[in-house]
Amino acid sequence: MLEELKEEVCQANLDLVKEGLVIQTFGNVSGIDREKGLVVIKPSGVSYDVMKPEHMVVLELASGKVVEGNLRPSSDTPTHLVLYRAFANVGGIVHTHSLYATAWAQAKRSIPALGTTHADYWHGDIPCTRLMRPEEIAGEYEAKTGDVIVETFGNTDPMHKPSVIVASHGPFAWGKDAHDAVHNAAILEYVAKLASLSLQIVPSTGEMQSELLDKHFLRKHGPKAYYGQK
Ligand SMILES: O=C(CO)[C@@H](O)[C@H](O)COP(=O)(O)O
Repeated sequence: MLEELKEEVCQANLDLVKEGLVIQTFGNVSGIDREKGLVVIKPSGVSYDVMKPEHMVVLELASGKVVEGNLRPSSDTPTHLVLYRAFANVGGIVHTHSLYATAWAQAKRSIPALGTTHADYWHGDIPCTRLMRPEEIAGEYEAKTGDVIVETFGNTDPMHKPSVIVASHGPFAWGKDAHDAVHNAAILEYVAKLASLSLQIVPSTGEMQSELLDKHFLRKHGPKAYYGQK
């Protein structure tokens, strides 16, 4: 079942190592077949050295029930499911503990838009969630993590800001498919590092001009008509 998606999701997980976004068994990538209503995700705790497409776990989006795979799905699966249910255009999701993005998570700060590298991907800051309440942590923690991310986005189009910083935890990123989500997770790490360095050089560095932010984001992601405008 879903052999092509399993290969794609497995490769995307292996790409996390290649991109230097994970160590040990940290992190996870999933992909979705919207027509079939099925999600493919990496198994929990399996070393990337031995990970193969046949190890991927297939679940129903609606119920979260495992429909194929002998291994336990990633511990962050309920977070991925909540995001797929809320963000209809998302086709792939990544969670990492990449160094700089996780440092921003531990600092509990959104990453401000400081330059065009950032603006080519995010239309504004990369938001940090609120802290989770004790009862959310004690209850269905992973699903509640998804709820807090959805709450943070409100009416913001998740494709205009393809990642989030979960306070005291780490980043989640997404894209049109699993490969695109890993790409966005890698750019997020680069942008998180750039912001850290800029603020180290000048701690009072302010956000970039809104005109420059719009120009860089919209020329790549805006309506085609934008290209004709002055
Ligand atoms: O968020 C975390 C740890 O805080 C995860 O990234 C795990 O480290 C990966 O768990 P599995 O996907 O292997 O269950």
